[in-house]
Amino acid sequence: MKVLVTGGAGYIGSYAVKALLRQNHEVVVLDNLSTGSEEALVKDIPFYKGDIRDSNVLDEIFINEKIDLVMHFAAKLIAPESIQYSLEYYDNNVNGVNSLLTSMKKHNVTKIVFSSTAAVYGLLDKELINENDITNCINPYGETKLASEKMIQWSHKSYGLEYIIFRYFNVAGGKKTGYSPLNQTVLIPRILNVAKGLVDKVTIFGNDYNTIDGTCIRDFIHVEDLVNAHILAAEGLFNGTTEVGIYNLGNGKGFSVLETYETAKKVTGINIPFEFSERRIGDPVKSVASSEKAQKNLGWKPKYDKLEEIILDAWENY
Ligand SMILES: NC(=O)c1ccc[n+]([C@@H]2O[C@H](COP(=O)([O-])OP(=O)(O)OC[C@H]3O[C@@H](n4cnc5c(N)ncnc54)[C@H](O)[C@@H]3O)[C@@H](O)[C@H]2O)c1
Ligand SMILES: O=c1ccn([C@@H]2O[C@H](COP(=O)(O)OP(=O)(O)O[C@H]3O[C@H](CO)[C@@H](O)[C@H](O)[C@H]3O)[C@@H](O)[C@H]2O)c(=O)[nH]1
Repeated sequence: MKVLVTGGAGYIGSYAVKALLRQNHEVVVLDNLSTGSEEALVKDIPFYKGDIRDSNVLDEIFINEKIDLVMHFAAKLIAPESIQYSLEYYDNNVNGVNSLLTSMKKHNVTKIVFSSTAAVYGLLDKELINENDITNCINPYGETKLASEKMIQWSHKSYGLEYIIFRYFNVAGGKKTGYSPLNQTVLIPRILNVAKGLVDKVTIFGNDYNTIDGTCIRDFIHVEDLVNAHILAAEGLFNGTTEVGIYNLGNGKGFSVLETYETAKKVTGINIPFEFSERRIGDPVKSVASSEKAQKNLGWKPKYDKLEEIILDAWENY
């Protein structure tokens, strides 16, 4: 199978590229390097530096490369930033998907695996979120992914596009490529920045939520487990053994921000200072996945099911 990986110079996309190559698939990467980096690119595979909104570069790729399936990772993805820059998020993420699907249709490329997010659920007060739960986004980032999901689903009805949409929960572990450590916005790398001595203390945003210790709850999934689900989905679509649909990807266990911080202290053996501050705008209180559907329909099983292992792996790859 020949796969176009958009966003293949980013954190998750670069893991997907390596996982596809390990399974002997051919890979082509398209990335504008806005947050991705050249160091994350695998050498000796075709790389197109360009933007998913540029139909010329898409034409060039689909004509030159004879792509069977697209794994679409390229996006802007920082929830609080999306509140400040909503139009830029809509342009990059929604116009980007429109441009990609239009070009796929033009060149008769009929299969896509799409990166969506738990952010589409927004404020849902549930132990475990499943794919049929209502979507209630509380930030533009989630809205752009929900709009993209809908565009993909309508393209299935209109033109027979075959798709798997994955709603990732909080992806962690491995090496965070692209961003310099101090530009990281997500929790685990920011805690590790303090353990490394680059930053004085961890700031925990909000300790007055209605949770066990007042801090938000998240479900962390290792990046290798996540990309393995993509391989299963892509191969299933290619072989015609997997039905189109939406799938959550998470570990099904919620950890509070404070528990995550305590676990990082234990794993690194370093006494990491922290402070509480105001809530961060656009943060859902609780986000924990039921991934039963992916386990049942795709035969997927995460290998890293302990937070300690995920943080240790991030620490060892820091
Ligand atoms: N990291 C997470 O916890 C998480 C959780 C849920 C969903 N996701 C989704 O996973 C995908 C990958 O995220 P990531 O963590 O690897 O982020 P990342 O920023 O490391 O990777 C995104 C890549 O896409 C590229 N890109 C962005 N806009 C582009 C455009 N218009 N044209 C071409 N390339 C473009 C960037 O240069 C970068 O290499 C995103 O779609 C994101 O929404 C990530
Ligand atoms: O320095 C920090 C960083 C984060 N947090 C808190 O930690 C939790 C998790 O935040 P973060 O790691 O930034 O992740 P999310 O905002 O949950 O979003 C991530 O996970 C989503 C899926 O759940 C993805 O869609 C997003 O792209 C990805 O950034 C939130 O309560 C934050 O307020 C802190 O307290 N201090």
